[in-house]
Amino acid sequence: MNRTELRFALQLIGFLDSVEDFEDGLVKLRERRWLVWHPDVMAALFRHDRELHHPPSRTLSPLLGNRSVLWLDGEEHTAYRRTLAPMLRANRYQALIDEMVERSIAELPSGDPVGLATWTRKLTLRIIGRIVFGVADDELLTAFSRWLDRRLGSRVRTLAHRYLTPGTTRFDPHLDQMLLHRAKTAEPPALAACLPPEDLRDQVVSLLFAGHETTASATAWTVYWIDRTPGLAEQLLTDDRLLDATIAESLRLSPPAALAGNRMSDDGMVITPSIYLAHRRAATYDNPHVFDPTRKPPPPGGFFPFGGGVRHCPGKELALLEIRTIVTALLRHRRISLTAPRSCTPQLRGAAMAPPPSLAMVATCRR
Ligand code: HEM
Repeated sequence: MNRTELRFALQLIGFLDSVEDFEDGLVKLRERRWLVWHPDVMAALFRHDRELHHPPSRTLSPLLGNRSVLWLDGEEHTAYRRTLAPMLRANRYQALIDEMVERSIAELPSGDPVGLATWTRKLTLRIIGRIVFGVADDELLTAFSRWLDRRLGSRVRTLAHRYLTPGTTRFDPHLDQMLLHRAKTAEPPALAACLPPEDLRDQVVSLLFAGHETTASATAWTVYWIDRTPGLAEQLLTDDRLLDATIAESLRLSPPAALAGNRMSDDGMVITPSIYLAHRRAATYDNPHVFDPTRKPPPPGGFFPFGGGVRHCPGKELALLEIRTIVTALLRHRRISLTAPRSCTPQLRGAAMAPPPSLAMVATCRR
C-alpha cells in the first residue's frame, strides 16, 4: 500500500478534506485505482454502471458474506433487486413507522440527555427489523447491534477489523442461527419470506445493516443541523417543503455514506465514487460548507447521497419517510436541544459517517 492509499485508509475524512480543492475532481490512489467526484464523471459512470463490475468491500464482505446483495452482479443482481423493490416500497410502512416512532419518542426521558446517534440507531434498527421479520424482537436486534459494534463501532475497531486479519469471516454462528430462525418463521408479508432461501443469512444481515446504519446517521445529522440553525425548528412545524429541503441539505453536507460502492472495468481499473467530496465541490455549490436549505438544485452527478446507476439505494424512499417521520414527531412532541453541538467531528463506522457518540440530545416535553 502506498502513502496515499494509507492516508485514505487510516484517515478517511482528513484525506478527503485534503484533496477537496482538486479541480479535476479525481485523484489517483494507486496504480489503476481512482477516487472520483467530478459531476460529469459521476453522471457518465452511473449511466454506464450496467457494464461495470461491483467488487465486494474489504470491510463489509467478512461481515455481510460473499452472497450479499451489495455485491451480487449481473442477472442475479437484477433478479434480486426486482424481488426487493415492492417489499421496500415506503407507503406500505407508513402506519408501522408512525407507531414505532411515537413509541420511541414516548420512551425518551424528559429533560435528561440521551446519545442522539445511539437513539436513532436503535429506532431505525427496530423499524427495519419489523419490516424484515414482521415481528418485534428487541433481544435479537440487541445481539445484532452488539456483534456489529464490535467490528465497526468506532474508527479504531473498523481499522482493526479491516487490516489486522483481512478477509477473515466474522460471522457469529449463534447470532446467525437466531436470525435464520426468525427469518424462516416470519409471517408473510414480512420481507424475509420473499428472500432466496439459499442466501438467507447474507441477505438478512445485509438488509438489517444497510437498512438502519445510514438512516440513523442521516436522521441524527438532520437533527444536528436543525439545532445549529436558529429559528429553523419552528418553521419546520408548518412547512413540509422546507423539511424536505432541510433533509436534502443535511444529506449533502453530512452524507451518511462518504463513498459509494467501488466500480471496476473489465480490465481491472477500480473507481471509488466519493459522495462526500462531490457534495462539497466549490465549483458545484456556492459556499459549500454552509448549511443552506434554500439552495438551488444541483447539476446531474453533483448530488448522490444514495449512490446511483444500477446499484442506487433501493431503500431511498423508505429512508426519507423514516427521517421525515422521526424529525416531525420529535419537533411536534418535544423541545430539542443538543448538548455538544460544536465538537461534532464525524465518527467513522465502516465507511459510514455518524455523529460522535458524545453528541447528546435533551428532549423536553412541550406543554
Ligand atoms: C439515509 C439512508 C440511506 C443512505 C444514505 C443510503 C445510501 C446508500 C448508498 C450510497 C448505497 C450504494 C449505492 C451505490 O454504490 O451506488 C446504498 C446501497 C444499498 N442500500 Fe441504502 N442507504 C440508505 C438507507 C437504506 C435503507 C433504509 C435500506 C433498506 C433496506 C437500504 C438498502 C440498501 C441496499 C440493499 C443497497 C445495495 C443495493 C445494490 O447494491 O444493488 N438503504 N445505500
